[in-house]
Amino acid sequence: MYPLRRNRRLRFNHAVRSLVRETLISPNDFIVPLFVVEGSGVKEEIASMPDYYRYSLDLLEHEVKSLWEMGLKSVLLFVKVPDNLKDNKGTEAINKDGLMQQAIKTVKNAVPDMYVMTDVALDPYSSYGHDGIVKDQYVINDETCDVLAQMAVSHAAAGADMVAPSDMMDGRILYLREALEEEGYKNTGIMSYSAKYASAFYGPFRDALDSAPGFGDKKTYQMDPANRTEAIRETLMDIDEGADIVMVKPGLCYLDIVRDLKNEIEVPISVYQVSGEYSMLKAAAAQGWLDHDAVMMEQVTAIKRAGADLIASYFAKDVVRILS
Ligand SMILES: NCC(=O)CCC(=O)O
Ligand SMILES: [Mg+2]
Repeated sequence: MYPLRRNRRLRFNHAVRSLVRETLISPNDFIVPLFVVEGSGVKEEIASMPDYYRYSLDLLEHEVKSLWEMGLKSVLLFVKVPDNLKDNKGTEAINKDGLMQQAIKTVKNAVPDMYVMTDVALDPYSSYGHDGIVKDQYVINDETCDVLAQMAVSHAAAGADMVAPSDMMDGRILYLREALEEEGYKNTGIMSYSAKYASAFYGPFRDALDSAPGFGDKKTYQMDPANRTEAIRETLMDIDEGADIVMVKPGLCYLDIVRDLKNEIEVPISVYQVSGEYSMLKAAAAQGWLDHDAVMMEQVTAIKRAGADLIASYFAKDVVRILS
């Protein structure tokens, strides 16, 4: 008796495998995170993120032009704020001439069609390194939401297409949506970090922005990695409040959550493949322990297969190089 189904027939060669491939990766899948610093002529490598850089505004301009030429159409901006501009109120976060606001204008001037997303959270601006206003060692929710809403409006005023609140305060999507509508930014979108876990994979990112918490951790606002149904609850609430895109973060360890959401909701889902995921592979590849490109493609394919519509990834340029 021969096997009733020879599934290997559809794996026989490259051509047939590509005919039946279910998950395709393209430059359209990616959002490129970019780190911006003060100064000029600065392109500095982040120590714990090999081959990833912080750019001053002049070099940011070159970088976004080159991203656009590669077919990458969306960036997510983060700024590294000098210590002397940090406080417990987010003053610099809402400065209309602040580094973020300038970075938005720089990108839009360089490549007007680039879709510009911006990080909305107080940690880079906070003297405590927390995502909101701190009182008695606790991040206070509603007062933080007020500042986040002003921050979102100031990003929209500078030209941002979409704001991306990453703070995990309760109710902040509604605060942002109302503020944007009231100020006339009806077409400014919101990508909510709706299921953001209190993860140890963010370490290198905090080096990149010098934004590590000065006391404690972020477990009173980011989600417990042990929780699954809570991610659905969080995400459904953010959709009700007006999120256009929702997010699961980090990526690889949380693909069960991505699939749960995909089965449950109809708005686009983004996944943030975070700094620790990037650095782990860079480090292993540098040792010769893993094949960088093969593992990277396998990872982004797995993220998309799980149900991601978009991937924010430090690998975006590397992936596009492989694709072309
Ligand atoms: N709010 C953005 C992040 O926290 C990024 C984390 C990472 O890349 O590790
Ligand atoms: Mg929430």
